[in-house]
Amino acid sequence: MSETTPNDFVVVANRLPVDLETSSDGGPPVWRRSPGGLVTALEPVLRSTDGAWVGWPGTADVDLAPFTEDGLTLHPVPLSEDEVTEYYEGFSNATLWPLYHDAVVAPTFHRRWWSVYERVNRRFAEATARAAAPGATVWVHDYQLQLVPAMLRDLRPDLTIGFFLHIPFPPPELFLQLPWRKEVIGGLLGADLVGFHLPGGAENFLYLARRLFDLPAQPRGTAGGGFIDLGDRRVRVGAYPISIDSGQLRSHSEEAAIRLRAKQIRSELGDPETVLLGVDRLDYTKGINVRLEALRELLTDGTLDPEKVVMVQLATPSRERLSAYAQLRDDVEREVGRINGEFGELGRPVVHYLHRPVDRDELVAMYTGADVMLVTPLRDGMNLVAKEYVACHGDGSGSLVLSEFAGAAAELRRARLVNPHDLEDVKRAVVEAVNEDPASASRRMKSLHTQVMTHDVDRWAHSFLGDLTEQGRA
Ligand SMILES: O=P(O)(O)OC[C@H]1O[C@H](O[C@H]2O[C@H](CO)[C@@H](O)[C@H](O)[C@H]2O)[C@H](O)[C@@H](O)[C@@H]1O
Ligand SMILES: Nc1ccn([C@@H]2O[C@H](COP(=O)(O)OP(=O)(O)O)[C@@H](O)[C@H]2O)c(=O)n1
Repeated sequence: MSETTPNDFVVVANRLPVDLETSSDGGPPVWRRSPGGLVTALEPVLRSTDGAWVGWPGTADVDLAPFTEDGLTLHPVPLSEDEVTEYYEGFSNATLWPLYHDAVVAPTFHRRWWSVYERVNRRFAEATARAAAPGATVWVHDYQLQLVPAMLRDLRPDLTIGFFLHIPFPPPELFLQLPWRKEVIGGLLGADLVGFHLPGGAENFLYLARRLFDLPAQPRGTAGGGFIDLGDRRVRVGAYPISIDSGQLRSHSEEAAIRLRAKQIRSELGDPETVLLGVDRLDYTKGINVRLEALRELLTDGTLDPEKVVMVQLATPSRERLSAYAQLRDDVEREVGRINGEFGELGRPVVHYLHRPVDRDELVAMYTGADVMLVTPLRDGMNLVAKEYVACHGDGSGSLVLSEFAGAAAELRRARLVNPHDLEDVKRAVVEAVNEDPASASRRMKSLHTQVMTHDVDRWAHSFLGDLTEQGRA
């Protein structure tokens, strides 16, 4: 660890790339990799740019000075226990998260949560203002920090500020439910560039900004993008689909130790003919029960044979104190128990379910060894898991069943696309994936692999930061 100096490039996100975990047995706290795709995608970008990262260390009431660890400069922003409840679990994950994901669970609106969200956003803006060198570029991330761009511009007009939203930006009729809709759009308009995964998100934002701030319509740009003229400045808006470090993951999946472990895993599962895999944070947007129900019905009607098919479902614990997440856990675990109770044998369950984080090597071995990857979210900003699976199948093996409502479906057109609200459609896709002729499956996977290899996270970051630099100079 060492003292830090202001940086020319600063990433700001709710979480640092590592969480400080306190142990229940009184041992010393340890840093662990934070959950979720935002960290997966941004960590390699920050390493290659030598920047600083401003974020919460994942535990309440931890106040640490900025420090450098494992080559990354980290600026921890403290949150009290009440702020974790009202800003993180409350406004971020019980108001914005469900509202922005098609309200698949009803969003809750509380004035108190909003005021804490404002207060915490101001704290992030102030920490960023301290971390950024004169004229620096700052990249703010995600729905937890939508007020930071405008707050930061007030504090530091010398900075170039980009904002990227990792989750869907909802259609106007949903967004307009938000009592603080004008404040949120005003916060985002503090950025020089506002980015979304998909053109649809950019279009929704352009429409809402013009409507709520009574701005004149302007000609559309390409791919849903465009500009908003504020008189003294211009905000650029665009679509930038995020990705993964594809080359690194492909090489990782080709290591002899990973290949060996993939074979061992299949053998530990009883060498079934087909291994189905699901990998998610345990979140109600991910459609985990959709795929479990599809599997149960296919076993019930005899289409799939429980002696030949095994499913592995990895579920990283997430936002566990929120009731919708606790309910989801009960529902998923009941469904897993029901399938195993009806179709498993002693020592041979049909569904192997792990509710815990899994080591990266083990995860890559599972991706590599699985025959069919099931990605069935009801709504998802991108879904990096789908891209990770494809990156591990450069040899053309494997098959991807992918929800049309994941951002990744816009690029992975040759996956078996399904409507997760239509169980028959999901069942049909699973059966086709299990029975597909190997030559045709291989052509499909190789084309998906080429897409993921040529559109990696480096390309995403360069595309966004290139446009941001251009915009900052304009
Ligand atoms: O920080 P948590 O509350 O534990 O949640 C983890 C992250 O979940 C979300 O990830 C999103 O970003 C991915 C990368 O762009 C994208 O592929 C995925 O579709 C999104 O759901 C959230 O947006 C992050 O802020 C969280 O850190
Ligand atoms: N058990 C698990 C599940 C997911 N993950 C990782 O968590 C990330 C999930 O990203 P994502 O974009 O699919 O979804 P979110 O969780 O960000 O919504 C991927 O990089 C996965 O490899 C993991 O490391 N272990």
